[in-house]
Amino acid sequence: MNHSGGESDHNRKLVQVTKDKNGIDLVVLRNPRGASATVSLHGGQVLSWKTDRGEELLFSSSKAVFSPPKPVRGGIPICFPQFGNRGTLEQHGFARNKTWVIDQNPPPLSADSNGKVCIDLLLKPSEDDMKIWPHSFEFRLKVCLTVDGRLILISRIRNINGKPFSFSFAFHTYLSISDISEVRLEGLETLDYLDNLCQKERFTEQGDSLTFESEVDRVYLDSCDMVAVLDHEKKQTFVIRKEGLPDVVVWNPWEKKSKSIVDFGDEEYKQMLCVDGAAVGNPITLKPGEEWTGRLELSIVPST
Ligand SMILES: O=P(O)(O)OC[C@H]1O[C@H](O)[C@H](O)[C@@H](O)[C@@H]1O
Repeated sequence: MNHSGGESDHNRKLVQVTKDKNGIDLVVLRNPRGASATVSLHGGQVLSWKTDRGEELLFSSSKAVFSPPKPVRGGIPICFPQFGNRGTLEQHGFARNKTWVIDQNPPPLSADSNGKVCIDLLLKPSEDDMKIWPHSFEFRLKVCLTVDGRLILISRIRNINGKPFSFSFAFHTYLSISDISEVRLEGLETLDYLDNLCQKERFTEQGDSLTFESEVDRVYLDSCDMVAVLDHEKKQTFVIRKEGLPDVVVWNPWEKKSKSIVDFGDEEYKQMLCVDGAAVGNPITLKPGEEWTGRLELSIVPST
């Protein structure tokens, strides 16, 4: 296995493959200070990201189901090749419901492995996938934990088809927060967004920063490459950096909608906010042989 953090025994201990209670492979990354990240091969989905004090930073529903054919409610589901219902495929595309494999020999990525503990996963379309989305691709996902506890996800999608294809994409990131009334989202001021609650109509953000008092389901277009989620109660800020991902999806189902989602626990909507690095309003088109890279980096910093 290529651990990308070096081949020493020390680094091997930092990447462990175990099985969950359904027999699905889980990859646990640990940094030398004790922070960790867990990635399931079901969906290639990051399920957990913890600080060196063991504090969980990603939300997972108490009612989450961790086995196919359902995607897991929480962590960082991968929406590909379709986001939401914007196309003919199942909601959010098929990638989050597929079994990924560990990529033993990934093509190198420039300057992205030093000092990190990483795992490389691979998804290729099955014959059934090709029937509903007839485009051959290789999807490589690299998940890394840095020495200072940052979580980095890098998606590389290559067109190995004879013809161009287009797709939309999101790292559907469920952040764990103290309470939705305590958070503020900065970095989306003055941007245009598509509002899923108004038939995807386009509006312009007017506020200085976003606070939340009701359901929100928006795609902010062409955002800058950094947004921040300030959690006043935890006195902690999530910093979200992205590259190759033009849009930001913001979602919280609020009370009424969350009650109709079977794998959402009571009142749990208060403890989560999805803030995704995405290419949704700006889908990606790849010509034969071309590759697209999307990078998401999550970190936390103390705040007042
Ligand atoms: O329930 P899921 O299929 O996981 O989707 C959860 C949510 O994902 C995105 O945020 C969409 O914009 C929402 O409309 C959707 O409700």
